[in-house]
Amino acid sequence: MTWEEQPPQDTGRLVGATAEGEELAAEAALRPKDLAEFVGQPKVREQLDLVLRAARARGGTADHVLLSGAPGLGKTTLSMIIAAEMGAPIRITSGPAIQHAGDLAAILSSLAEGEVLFLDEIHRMSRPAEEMLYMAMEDFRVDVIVGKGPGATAIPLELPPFTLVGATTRAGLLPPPLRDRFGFTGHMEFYAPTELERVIHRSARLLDVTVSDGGAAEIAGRSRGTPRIANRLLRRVRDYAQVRGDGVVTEEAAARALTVFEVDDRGLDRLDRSVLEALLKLFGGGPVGLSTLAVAVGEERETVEEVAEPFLVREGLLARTPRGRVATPAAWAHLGLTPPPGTPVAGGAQEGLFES
Ligand SMILES: Nc1ncnc2c1ncn2[C@@H]1O[C@H](COP(=O)(O)OP(=O)(O)OP(=O)(O)O)[C@@H](O)[C@H]1O
Repeated sequence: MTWEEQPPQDTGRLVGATAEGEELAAEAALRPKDLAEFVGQPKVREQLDLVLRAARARGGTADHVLLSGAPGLGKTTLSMIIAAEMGAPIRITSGPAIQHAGDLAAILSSLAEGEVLFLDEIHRMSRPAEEMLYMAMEDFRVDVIVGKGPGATAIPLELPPFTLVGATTRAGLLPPPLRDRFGFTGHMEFYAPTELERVIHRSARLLDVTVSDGGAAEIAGRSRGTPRIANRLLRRVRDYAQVRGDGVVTEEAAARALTVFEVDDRGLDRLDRSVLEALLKLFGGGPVGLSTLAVAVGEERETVEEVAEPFLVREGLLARTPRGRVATPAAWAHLGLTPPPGTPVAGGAQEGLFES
């Protein structure tokens, strides 16, 4: 994927993993400020703690850090924590915002010594900017090209040492020369329900909302392993508890609220369920082609493939096979349906399953 290709966005969904606009302001208030406050990700936290402590002890700048993982797992938060732990300022930008090498040169040349540059969606940067970044990361130097054609000249520009924190949803998309220039790569995993319960309790304290353990567990179970979604569901459940209850988020209030907002007990929303329902009820569990499935649910092919399917596959409810999409036994069970006798189901030994 190049920087100009935009994947279908899942913003606007209550269980969407991306965020924009006003929600970003709401999120800022809930960000942990240091590593000790950052919940979960024990491996990344421990590794990063070592990298940062060592850099501080040397009195130098921390190595460049690459953070890979799905949206909403805390990459931006960690980059801010890196800056805070190093006592350094932070500049935030993203790959798609850097269309020309000159845009990057302007940012790099204005960095202060030791500053953290957070580059979100680094895999979507333009190629010329990416090549400029190689030299900047390695030698703290860029060549600014002045003029065009045979008269063009490269003017070398020294940069102060800085720490680049790159974030990507897929580390595999990065060209090896870029990947190799990071001193440390942290892989962010989806969060366990108990970790999300801790995120929810922490956010509830900051929002001044009372949440019972059962309430936190109920929200955590529907949050798709993602703190961003957990925080968003907490805000909606708080609204429900405030309007229809006594303001306390109990297990029952959380379950009722999320039923009103159409997020089921496994975190599936209307789109996910309509894909599954079509697959089971119209096509007997498949196999069915992606285009046919998309027409059946009245959505774009890309929306079904990139917005709904990844979570259904991750949850083991749907499989992508060479012959089409197939429901797993868990999908029938989740919708409370019985597969007709002789239905070919994915997940069994009889299917040779691999990604198409
Ligand atoms: N480990 C965590 N502990 C507590 N809160 C967290 C944690 N990780 C993320 N959050 C919260 O989840 C929200 C989203 O986190 P963040 O913006 O860092 O995600 P991201 O991975 O950078 O997402 P994107 O890829 O969309 O930029 C923030 O409000 C943040 O406070």
